[in-house]
Amino acid sequence: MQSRQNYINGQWQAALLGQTRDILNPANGDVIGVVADSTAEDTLQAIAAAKHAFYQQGDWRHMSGPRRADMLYRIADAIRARTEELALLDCLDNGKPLREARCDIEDAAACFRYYAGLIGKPQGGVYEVPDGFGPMHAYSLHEPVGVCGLITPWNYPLLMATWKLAPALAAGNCVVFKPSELTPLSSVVLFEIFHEVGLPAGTANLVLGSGPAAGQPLADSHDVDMITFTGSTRTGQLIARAAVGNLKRVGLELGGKSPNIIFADADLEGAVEWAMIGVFFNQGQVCSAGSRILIEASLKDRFVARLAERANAMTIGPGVSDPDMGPLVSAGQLEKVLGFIERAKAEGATLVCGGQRHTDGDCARGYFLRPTIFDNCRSDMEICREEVFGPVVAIQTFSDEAEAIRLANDTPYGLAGGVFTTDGARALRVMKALRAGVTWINCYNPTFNEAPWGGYKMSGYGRDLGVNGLLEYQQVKQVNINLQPGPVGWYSR
Ligand SMILES: NC(=O)c1ccc[n+]([C@@H]2O[C@H](COP(=O)([O-])OP(=O)(O)OC[C@H]3O[C@@H](n4cnc5c(N)ncnc54)[C@H](O)[C@@H]3O)[C@@H](O)[C@H]2O)c1
Ligand SMILES: N=C(N)NCCCC=O
Ligand code: NA
Repeated sequence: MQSRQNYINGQWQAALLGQTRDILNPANGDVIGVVADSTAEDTLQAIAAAKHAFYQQGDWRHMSGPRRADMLYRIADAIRARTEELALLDCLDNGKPLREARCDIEDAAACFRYYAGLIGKPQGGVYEVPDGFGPMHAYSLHEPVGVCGLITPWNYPLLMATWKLAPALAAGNCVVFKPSELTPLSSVVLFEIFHEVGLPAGTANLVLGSGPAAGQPLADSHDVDMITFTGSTRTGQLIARAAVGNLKRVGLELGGKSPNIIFADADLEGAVEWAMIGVFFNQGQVCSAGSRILIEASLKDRFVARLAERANAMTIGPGVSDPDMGPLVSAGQLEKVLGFIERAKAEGATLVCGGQRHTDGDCARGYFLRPTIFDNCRSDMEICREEVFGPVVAIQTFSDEAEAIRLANDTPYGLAGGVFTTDGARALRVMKALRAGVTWINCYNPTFNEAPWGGYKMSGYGRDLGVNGLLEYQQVKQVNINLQPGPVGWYSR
């Protein structure tokens, strides 16, 4: 099998120490690719290339916004033209159902289009200022931050890459990108596309490898002006600490333990289906997963019975067979999630359905887990506090709005949350009371390139997507202009 390589300074190259890593299909454990397994040497070379491209060459940075936009539109078109290939790669590499993978690729293409459009819109501002030293005028100018390190997780391989690459490139930065070592295959295709459309050498560099070996140097390096990371809270803390060395800008999109609040007046069938989309989509490996269902006590029995009935009816199989759920991403992730399940049982949560591997038919060798529901959970249980990142939901009840809000916010995380009710004013009150960055009313999990995405509290800081997502990758320069050049007489009293 030909090994996929790093892309540094416009060239494909093997890892400098020659190491490679097997990439596995989680549906059966088969090797589906071999990629470069980089070390700090590779990352440092990529940083040097990006630094040279940004500070010496400057052709991307100084290219006009509309010309950069042209390039991003061509990238979007190329992604769209290769949708089936990219969807299949993410499906095989991550395990997700094919129809979900196709949505990811369409979203990724749309994200490049969105930032191509945004970079041509008015930016900055013009300010009327008091005449301090005579008549003056001020404006602000948006400029790229410089060399950006981008690190992403495995749950949405191409989409998480795009959420960072599209705005970073639109803004005129030069980047070093390190995808998750578990799911790098679609990123390699994305960089083939970058090469084909003719991004200047060194503008976008790809380094494949593990977090500690290939990712950490991006956080440590004093030649990196910004690091942006999506992944676990623990790794985010390591990155924030390392970034202190040169006070590089940091963007962190981290984990969550998000509440999905359902009032008794909600449409039952709708709430059940959205709750499933909330916590079983992508096998529950979604940072915003509605993994704590808070339900009004009077609706609980009916809701849980219906949720379990529908969860038990979900089809499970390899992502390519387009089931309702595919396998978890890796043997390690399966083991981790099974550990949470065992400890939830030991702490006294009631297992309503699932809780075990699914090994029927062609699933015997894969990392499949049945959708799992725990009832009678308490806020002090691990299953209500820690992010599981699997198809596992914890159910708690509340008796009034105040208790629902208190339980919802009783978490160190603050990424997301949902509320289901037919009382419009209550929906808005509860949504406003949530200490979370992404919220849903009478739905759960859909998100759009146009709107900012990110967390409160230990779910991180900064925002991906929307206008905010572009600002992340820009410095703002204040420009003060003297409208009457010449001496002001300050020292000639
Ligand atoms: N908030 C969001 O937008 C969002 C989106 C997707 C996933 N997530 C979170 O991601 C986590 C799951 O992903 P994961 O298991 O890949 O997370 P992870 O933190 O283990 O890894 C994420 C990335 O960081 C790299 N990494 C690991 N250690 C590193 C280090 N010391 N220095 C630099 N890079 C390092 C990994 O190689 C990978 O590329 C979950 O906690 C989930 O909530 C958050
Ligand atoms: N609905 C979508 N695409 N969600 C992406 C969530 C990314 C975080 O895991
Ligand atoms: Na994989």
